[in-house]
Amino acid sequence: MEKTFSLQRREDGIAILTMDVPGETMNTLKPEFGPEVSQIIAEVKGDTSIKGIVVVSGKKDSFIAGADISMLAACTSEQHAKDLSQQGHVVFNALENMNIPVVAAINGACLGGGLEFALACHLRVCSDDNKTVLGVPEVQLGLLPGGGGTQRLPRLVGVATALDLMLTGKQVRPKQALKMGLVNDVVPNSILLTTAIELAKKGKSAAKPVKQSKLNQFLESTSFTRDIMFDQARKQVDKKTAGNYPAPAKIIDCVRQGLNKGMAKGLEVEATHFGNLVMSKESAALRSIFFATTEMKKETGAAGAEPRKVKKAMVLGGGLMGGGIASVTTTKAKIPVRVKDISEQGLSNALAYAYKLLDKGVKRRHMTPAVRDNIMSLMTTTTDYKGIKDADIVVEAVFEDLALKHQMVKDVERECGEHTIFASNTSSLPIGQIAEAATRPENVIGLHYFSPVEKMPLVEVIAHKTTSAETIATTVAFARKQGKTPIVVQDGAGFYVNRILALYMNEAAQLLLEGQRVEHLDSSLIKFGFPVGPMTLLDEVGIDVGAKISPILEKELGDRFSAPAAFDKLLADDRKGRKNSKGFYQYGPKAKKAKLVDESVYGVLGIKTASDKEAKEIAERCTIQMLNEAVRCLEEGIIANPRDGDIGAIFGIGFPPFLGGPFRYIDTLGAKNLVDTLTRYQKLYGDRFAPCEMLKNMATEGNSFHSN
Ligand SMILES: C[C@@H](O)CC(=O)SCCNC(=O)CCNC(=O)[C@H](O)C(C)(C)COP(=O)(O)OP(=O)(O)OC[C@H]1O[C@@H](n2cnc3c(N)ncnc32)[C@H](O)[C@@H]1OP(=O)(O)O
Repeated sequence: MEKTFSLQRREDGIAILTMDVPGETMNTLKPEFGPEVSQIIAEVKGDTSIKGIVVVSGKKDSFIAGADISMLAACTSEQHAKDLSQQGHVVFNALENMNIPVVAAINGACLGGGLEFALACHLRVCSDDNKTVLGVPEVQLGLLPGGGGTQRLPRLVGVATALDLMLTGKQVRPKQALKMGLVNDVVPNSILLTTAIELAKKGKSAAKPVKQSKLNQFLESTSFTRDIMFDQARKQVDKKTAGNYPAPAKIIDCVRQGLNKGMAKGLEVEATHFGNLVMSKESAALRSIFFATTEMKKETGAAGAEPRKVKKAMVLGGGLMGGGIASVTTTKAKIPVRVKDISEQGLSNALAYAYKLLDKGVKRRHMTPAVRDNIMSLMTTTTDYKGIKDADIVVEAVFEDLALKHQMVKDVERECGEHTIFASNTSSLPIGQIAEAATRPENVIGLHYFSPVEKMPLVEVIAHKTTSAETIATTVAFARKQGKTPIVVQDGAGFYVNRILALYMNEAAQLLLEGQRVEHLDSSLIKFGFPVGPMTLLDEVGIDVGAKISPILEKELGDRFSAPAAFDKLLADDRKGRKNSKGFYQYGPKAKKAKLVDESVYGVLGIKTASDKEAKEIAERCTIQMLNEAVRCLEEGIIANPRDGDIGAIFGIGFPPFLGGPFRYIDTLGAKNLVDTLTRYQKLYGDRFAPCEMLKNMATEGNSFHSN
C-alpha cells in the first residue's frame, strides 16, 4: 500500500518528514499511521547523521485537517474510540520525546489532530497564507481534542487561551497564533521550509515561553486559583449549552485533572472522555452535519448544469437585507456590486452597513484599513439603472409588493443582458408569480437570505416551474461564494424554512393565548435547544412581518396556518417588536440590564396568565408542528431530501444541531412514536396536529429518513 509519510535526508543533517495521504485532497490522521510514524521515529533515532526534523504537508495548501472523521464513525465502542486516542498519544509522545528538534512547517488548514501533531513537535512555524488557519474544532463535532491537545495546549499557551480555543473550536489566523504563542514564527510560504530548517538547526531552545497577563499568571499558579477558573468556565458552559452538549464540560475536566494530577493522568482522562464522546448521540448528529455540508459543496444544485461565472452583481434596495447582501457579495465573494435604491439615504444605509462590518475587522486587527477600503471600493451605488448593463445577477431586496417586483423584473430585462439572472429575496411570495412579468422567466429565481445576512449561513434557492438549470446552478455557485450554504427548494408559499417555522410560532402563540407566560415559553424552547425562544424571535423578525406572511401561507396551504385572531390586537396596538421598541419584551433603557417582558401585552391580548405547563410539553407541542410540516415539505417535493431539510432547519432557524435536524430527530424519536404523539394532541387541540400521510406511512412501515 502507498505510504503516507516519507523521509528525505539533507546534507545539513535536517530531515524532511512529508505527510501526503495518497488520493485525498486533505491530509487526515488515520489509525494505520501510528505504526508508520513509529517506524520512522525508530529509523531516525538510529541515524546519528540526522540532527533535526521538519514536518511538512505534501498537499498544496493544507497541512493536516485533523483525525479522519469517517474513521470515528467506524468505532464500535467507547473502548475502541479510547484506544484510537491512546494510539495517538503514543506516537505524539514519542515525537515529543525525541532528542533532536522536530519543527512543524504549517501552510494551510492545521486543525484538530493536525494541530495536536504540530503541538507534539518542539517548534512550529506557519505561513501567512490566507488558507492558513489553526484550531481545535472538535467541540463543534461533539468531541474533544483526543490527541493530547487538552494537555499540551494549556501548557503552551496558558489555561485561559487554551480553554477559549477548545470550548469555541474557533480557527485562528497566523498572526493571532503567533501572538498567543501557538507558533514560533509566521513567514511567507515561499520561505516557510527554509525558516523551519533554520529553526531546527537552532534546536529546541529556540522556543520562547509565552508571555501571560499577570492576572492569568496568578490564576494559573495554584490548583486553588485554577479551580476558580475552571468553575467559572463550567458555569459559562452550562449556561450556554443548557446541558445539551456534553463535550465542553469534559474538556474542562481533562484540563483540570491534567494540571492538578499530571500529564499522564490528563492523557488518561482525555482518552476516556474522547471514547465516551465519540459514541455519543450528540457527536453522531454533529458529525452528520459536517458530512452533509461537505457533500452539498460538491453539488451544483441542478443536475448536469454548469454555473455561469458571476463577475458583477447588482442589489436592488439598500435596506437591512440589501445592505447585508451587498456586504457578503463584496466581503466574501469579492464580486463588485452596484446597489440601487430610490433614495440617497437608502444607499448610505447600505454603504454604512458594509463599512461597519469591515471596520470591526480593522479594530480587531484582522485586516488593515487598506484592505477594508479596497473591499469597500467594490461597492458602488446608484439611484437609477446606470452602469448595470453587464450585471450577471440582480438580487432584489425590497418590500413584499408583487407589483413593485414585477416592475423591477421589467426594468432589469430592459437594462441588463439576456443572461442576467433576476433573483428575488422575497420571504413569502411565490417565485412563479414574480416571474409572470418576465419575458425570460427562465432567468427568474428566488434567493432567500436570513437576517442578519452576514451571520446566518443558510440561503434558500427557489426554482419556479420554468427556472433554467443554468440559472439554478449559477445562483447556487454565487451563494456559495458569498460563504452561504444553499439548499434548492421548490416554489411554494413560505418555501421551506418559513413554512415549518410558521407552524412552530403559531403553536407558541396558541400557548400564549392559553395563558403561558412569555418568558416561560421562551425558556422552554431554549432548554430544548433553540438559540432563542419563539416570542423573542417574533420580536426580532417583526410581529408585523409574521402577520403579513400568515395569510399568504393560510391561503396557499390551508387552515392549519391560520394565526390566532387575537394577534391582530397586537398590530392594532402598534406592537411590531424590536423595530419599534414595542412587542413582547421591553426595549427601553431599563431593558438594557435585563430582558424584561412587557406585561401590558397580556392585557392587549385579553389573557390572564395561567400556571406554568411543563417545559417539555411546551417544547413538544411547538416542535412536533415543525417536524410534521417538514415531512409534508418532503412529501410535496419542496425539499429534495431529508439532508436538505435537516441543514435548512439547523442553518436557517437554529434547530438544535445536537439533534441533527428535524429528520434525524424524527428517526431518533421513531416515526410511530411521533404519529402517536401528534394523534394524542390532535384529540386534545384539533386537526392542526393531524400527522401527514408520509409520516403515517413511515410509521406503518417502520422506516427511517436517514440510512446512517
Ligand atoms: C484526534 C481528535 O482531536 C479528533 C479530530 O481531529 S476530529 C477532526 C477535527 N477536524 C475538523 O473538524 C476539520 C474538518 N474539516 C474542515 O473544517 C474543512 O474540511 C477544512 C477547513 C479543513 C477545509 O475546508 P474546505 O477547503 O472547504 O474543504 P472541504 O471541507 O470540502 O474538505 C475537502 C475534503 O477533505 C475532507 N475532510 C476535511 N476534513 C476532514 C476530516 N477531519 N476527516 C475526514 N475528511 C475530511 C472533506 O470531507 C472533503 O473530502 P472530499 O472527498 O474531497 O469531498
